[in-house]
Formats: sequence, structure tokens, C-alpha cells
Amino acid sequence: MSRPQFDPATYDAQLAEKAARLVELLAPFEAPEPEVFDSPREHYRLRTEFRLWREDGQRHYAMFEQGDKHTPILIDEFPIASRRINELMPQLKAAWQASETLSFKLFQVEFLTTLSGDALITLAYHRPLNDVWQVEAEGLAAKLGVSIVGRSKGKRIVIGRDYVTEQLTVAGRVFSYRQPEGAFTQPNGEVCQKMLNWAYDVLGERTDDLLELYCGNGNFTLPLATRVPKVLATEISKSSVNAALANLDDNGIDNVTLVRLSAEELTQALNEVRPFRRLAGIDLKSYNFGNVFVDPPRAGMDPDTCELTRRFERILYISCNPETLAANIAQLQDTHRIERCALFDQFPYTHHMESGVLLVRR
Ligand SMILES: C[S@@+](CC[C@H](N)C(=O)[O-])C[C@H]1O[C@@H](n2cnc3c(N)ncnc32)[C@H](O)[C@@H]1O
Repeated sequence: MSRPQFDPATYDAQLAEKAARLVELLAPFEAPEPEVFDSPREHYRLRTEFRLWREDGQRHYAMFEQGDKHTPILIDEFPIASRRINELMPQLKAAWQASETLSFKLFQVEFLTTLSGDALITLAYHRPLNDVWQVEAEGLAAKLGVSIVGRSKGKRIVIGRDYVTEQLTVAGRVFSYRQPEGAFTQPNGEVCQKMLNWAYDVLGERTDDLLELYCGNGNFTLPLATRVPKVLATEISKSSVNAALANLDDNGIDNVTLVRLSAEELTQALNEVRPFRRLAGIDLKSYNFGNVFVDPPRAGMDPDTCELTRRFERILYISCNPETLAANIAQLQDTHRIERCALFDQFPYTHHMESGVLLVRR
């Protein structure tokens, strides 16, 4: 992540500019005015990573501007990051300054925190980790009240848990989420909660089933599953799928079938291009799909997956890249129109934009 230009005085103008950009991008599709969901002005980012930079014989937290890997910006406090991260930063720095075992060849630090107050720190090293390191890291984890994951050359030592637990409220119900270290999680918890409530509202109470692609740790799956008879959810990342399975269980949600498949593979399966062992025992024809929910990575949906979504009455699409969102809508616009759209300010003080649309069959 490059460093956002934090300046709360510019927040409202920046958000208005993003809304105008979204209106312009969606104008060819006759979209309604976007609903705009703002972010807290500071302490909104629940995860962040820093490189460590040596200067004056000390290691410092550092970030870089986009495209410049040689000029570090040394950082002592980071007002966009959660209060918990800002509390932990000096405590961790003091610990590595006091211990050669903790600091030797430490090159990167990642913080993962939650609105509910949980925290995990990942320490990445250019050297193997040994028992001496583990004993010190255990002492540090206990002192800071966090889990610690030590990473070195593909190996991982976990002290405590390798996930944090978040709690998010959707339509008055509290959902509990395990968020694994190293896997995707929405960075802005307050805005994530707004997205979940929007998606819940927009989907509405349905009598037909839901297909979900790119489901991650089940972030949207849990609340959306309460709106439909059955869900088939898919995701490519093994750690996210495992977290999603645990999250379904922890929240007592039993109408979701989860399969580790890429969107491209699921498209092939539904198009009967080829069978998949991971779908053995799942009768795809038993679903009465009327709704599809997608939240793809920045590249958007590939053309075949996008074509697949055309079969559905309702396509609910959350996007972190308005350009690929617009390209996907352009492919679908002859059969679907935009009924609702929204801007979620996940990434204040950057040009990045998270948006959502509901497409319904014409
Ligand atoms: C933007 S994240 C959204 C995850 C989830 N909906 C959430 O809110 O946390 C995109 C997800 O797509 C997954 N992914 C990336 N490429 C994929 C593909 N080709 N097929 C299926 N999932 C993919 C990633 O692992 C990630 O979990």
C-alpha cells in the first residue's frame, strides 16, 4: 500500500469528486443517483503493512509513494490506521529496539485489527526463526495482548491464533467473523458494515436461491444467506474457504454450500464444459437460482463469468474498481439495467473507489 495523503479538511471535497466520477462512469447505463456512504475521517483502516527501514543505526516503520521504492517515508504514527494499530506501533518498536532476537533481519510488519478490539501482528524475516525467537515472541504477544505470526522463507510460526475475530452488525443481528492472517479482509470495518447492510437491503427477502462468487471469508455470505432459501458460494483461496466454513458454523448458518472453485471453474461447471471432483455430491440442478452476488478482485469478472451472470434475474455486484465494473456492465446492459447503485468510501484520501450496483433483468 502506498501512503494516502491524509488531510481531513479535504475529505468532503474528495468524496464529492469520487461520487461525480462514479456518476460519469455509469452515465452510459442510465444509472440512478448513487447512494453515498462515507468513512470515518481517521482511524478507519483495520489492517496495514510497513516495511522496516534502517537509518541512524535504528529500524523505523516506513512506507513508499506509488512507484518509488527508494525514498522511504518514515512513520511514527499513522492516523488513518485504527487506534489499536496506533497503540501497538510504538510498543512493538520499543520491543524490537530492545531485542536483537526480535529485530535481526526483520524486514516487514503487518497489523491486523478489528472493530471488536482483536489484534494480530505478522513479523516477516529474512532468516530462519528458532526456539529463542519463539520464546521472546511469546513474551511479547502476552505483553501486548495480541497474536503473533512469524514468517520466514515460506515457514510460519503462530503464537496464539492465526486469525482475528470481528463482529459486524447487519439489520440488528451481530455476525461473528474469523479473519485469517494473510487472506483478504475488507480494510475499512465501518464502511464494510455499511456495505453489508446495503447489500442485505438491496437483495431483499427472496424465494429463489443465491449464487455467490468470490465469497472470501463469508463476509457477505452470512447476512445474505438469511434472505434466501439456499446459497451456493465459491472462492479460490483455501484459507478464506476454511475461514468461511468456520464462520458459517460459528453463526449457525446451515443453508450455504461452500466450494473451493475459481469463478472460471464454476462457470465451466454450470455450463457443463467439464465436471469437477470438488462438486461431487452437489446437485447444481437442485438450485432455483434467481440471484447472483459477486465481489471480484480489481480485474473484475472475466468475460465468461460475466456472461454466466446474465442468466440471473438479479445481479448484485460489489466492486473495488469502477473501470472493470463499467466494462462488465457494458457487457450486460442489453439484458440488464441498473436499479440501485452506491459508493462506499473504503479508501479515503486515495483515488480508489468501492461501489455497488444492483442489475435487474429488463
Ligand atoms: C474483493 S475480495 C472479496 C471477498 C469477500 N466478498 C469479502 O467481502 O471479504 C475478492 C475475493 O476473490 C477471490 N478471488 C480472486 N480471484 C478469484 C477467482 N478467479 N475465482 C474466485 N475467487 C477469486 C480472492 O481470494 C478474494 O477472496
